[in-house]
Amino acid sequence: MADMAELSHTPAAPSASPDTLHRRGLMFILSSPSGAGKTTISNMLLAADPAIKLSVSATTRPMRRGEEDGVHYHFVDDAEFDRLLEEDGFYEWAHVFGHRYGTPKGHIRAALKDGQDFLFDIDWQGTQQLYQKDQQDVVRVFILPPSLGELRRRLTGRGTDSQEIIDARMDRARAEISHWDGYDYVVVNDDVDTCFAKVREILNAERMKRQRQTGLIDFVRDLMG
Ligand SMILES: Nc1ncnc2c1ncn2[C@@H]1O[C@H](COP(=O)(O)OP(=O)(O)OP(=O)(O)O)[C@@H](O)[C@H]1O
Ligand SMILES: Nc1nc2c(ncn2[C@@H]2O[C@H](COP(=O)(O)O)[C@@H](O)[C@H]2O)c(=O)[nH]1
Repeated sequence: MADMAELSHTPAAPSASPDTLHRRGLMFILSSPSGAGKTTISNMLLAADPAIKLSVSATTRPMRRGEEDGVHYHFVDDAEFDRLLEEDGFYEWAHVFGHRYGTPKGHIRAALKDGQDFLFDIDWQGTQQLYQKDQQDVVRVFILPPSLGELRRRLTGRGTDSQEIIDARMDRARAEISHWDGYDYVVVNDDVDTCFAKVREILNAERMKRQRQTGLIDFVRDLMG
């Protein structure tokens, strides 16, 4: 049993407790040359981790087989994209492979404050725009293919694009890879499970970063007495 001398030194109950610790959500960006596997890794992440939500982009490109409007993209025509642009409805947008793609503003900012994490499957132009707007919340991950030969095999094997489109995407691959150093992390997608495990580790480590923890200063102050 503790004696009276010990009890008299027991610190007052802290007003900040582990329950008062919250964190801001983060904007987790996956980019890669087309076909390197970011959609595959994104889908694995979304299936494994219900705490992260996909930011569904708007695009003027035609829907592919297996895609669903509102799930994979908001498929819009040029007039609708123009309308969204006019009303300042995008966080970022870019021309990619002859079509326009953009991240709708929606409720992202308010949800980040409430701790919601978002996953972005966007290109390097969009990544730069998001980073310029919101450095503290953005985590940038670039996925590389193991080789350009394997990249072509994946684009062909996917079976969603014509030879002409595959050639255009291969032509762009080098230019896209040249932006690798604008990212916080670079992961090679050779074996898909290994790549996914690495991406998941990055996400989990980033969630624990000190600067994302609101209430931490008060908690530490109370802890120290
Ligand atoms: N590690 C891997 N090994 C073999 N095949 C893979 C691997 N990762 C992905 N793939 C396959 O490669 C193809 C392209 O992958 P995915 O569609 O995910 O690429 P992407 O980077 O999202 O392309 P895009 O930018 O055009 O949407 C798919 O058929 C996918 O199943
Ligand atoms: N800057 C943005 N890029 C985007 C967005 N949504 C998707 N993308 C990128 O476009 C290419 C092609 O995608 P695909 O689905 O047609 O193969 C790919 O690099 C995507 O990451 C966006 O909202 N903004």
